[in-house]
Amino acid sequence: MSSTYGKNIRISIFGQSHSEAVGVVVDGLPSGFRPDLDELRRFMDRRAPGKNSYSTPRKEADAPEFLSGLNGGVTCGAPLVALIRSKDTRSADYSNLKDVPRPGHADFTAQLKYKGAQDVAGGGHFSGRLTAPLCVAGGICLQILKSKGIEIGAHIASIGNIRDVRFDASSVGRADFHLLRGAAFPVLDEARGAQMLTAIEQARKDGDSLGGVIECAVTGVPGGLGDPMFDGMENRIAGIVFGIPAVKGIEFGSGFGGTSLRGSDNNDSFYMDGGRVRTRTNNHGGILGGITSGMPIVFRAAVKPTPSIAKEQYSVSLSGKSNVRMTIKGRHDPCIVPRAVPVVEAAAAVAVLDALLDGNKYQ
Ligand SMILES: Cc1cc2nc3c(=O)[nH]c(=O)nc-3n(C[C@H](O)[C@H](O)[C@H](O)COP(=O)(O)O)c2cc1C
Ligand SMILES: C=C(O[C@@H]1CC(C(=O)O)=C[C@@H](OP(=O)(O)O)[C@H]1O)C(=O)O
Repeated sequence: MSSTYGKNIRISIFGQSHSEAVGVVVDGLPSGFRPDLDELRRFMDRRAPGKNSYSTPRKEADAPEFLSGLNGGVTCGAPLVALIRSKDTRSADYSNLKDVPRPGHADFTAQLKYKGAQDVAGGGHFSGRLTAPLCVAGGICLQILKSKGIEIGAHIASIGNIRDVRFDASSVGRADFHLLRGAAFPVLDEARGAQMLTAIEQARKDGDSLGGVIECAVTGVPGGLGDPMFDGMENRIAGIVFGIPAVKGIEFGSGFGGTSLRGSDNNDSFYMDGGRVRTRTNNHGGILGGITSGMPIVFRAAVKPTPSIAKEQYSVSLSGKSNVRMTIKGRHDPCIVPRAVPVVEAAAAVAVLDALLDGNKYQ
């Protein structure tokens, strides 16, 4: 399984949803940095399961244990290893899923590839649980970036067909991020947020689920990061964001919407701001030719509706070679989006710090 990412910072994520622990090895972190472990816990809590009605009822503390990589609380150059133990597993809910795969989950494709050897319990290595260790790695990268004046924030841009207002891509910044980080349900327009919560609750009561979009911005990014063609900043961010289970699309700047504009509207005019070149609008989402322009990086990730729903569905029995009806047992998120917001921030942080460490751009 390819569960590693990065060139300069290499993260490797291990574990299955119901194994004793999940965790991450992070190699290449700059030495001499003291992560604020209380801040990291608050960050992890934004993702942790079991905290509210729009989350899976599975309760996990998501408390990372650091086995190595810190010396006196400071990154020491050795690979950082963090373990998150799992306690609240109920593997019996998954006993029949090797034979009758869930529509929309990875049970069927895992069977094709691993021929019965796969761990299906809790979604195994495909589970959203694996985003807990991603948040450990990304949470530390976020803190390192913040010390360099680079900040990252994300919000729920839509749930189903209810939309939040978008970031102002050219002026998004600290004030927006501060507001969102403190919010249990991170939206810019609270009235829209209330509608979204009602829609999630209705889907849950119907035994169904909802998807949505997460918008993320990175500010303070120096211009000149990234490369052309296959190693651009879009490629690098997309590579890690697609590692988040249930993410099915990503767009940068004006994205798909830009296709209905004329060039004269989609182009961002340059202007001098003091001694600095800026753009008046930010349809390019901070990236041109794979290389950062110095404007905020803005992207949106599409998250599909949770595949495991309580409603009866159609599947097949692989052993019986027959069509069957199935009802999924277990505890599932009626909507993945709210818990995935910090995960998208974490993924962006790893990608940006990794790019910052190219050449000698990190000082
Ligand atoms: C934070 C998070 C929580 C998730 N919770 C669930 C869940 O409760 N039930 C479920 O079926 N899928 C859940 N997923 C999504 C599945 O893991 C994912 O759809 C599955 O592995 C198949 O991968 P794919 O959708 O990327 O193709 C979650 C994903 C994330 C990121
Ligand atoms: C445990 C987490 O989310 C899990 C992600 C998940 C899936 O299929 O992705 C399925 C559920 O697993 P279980 O059936 O064991 O409760 C979620 O609870 C987590 O995010 O920490």
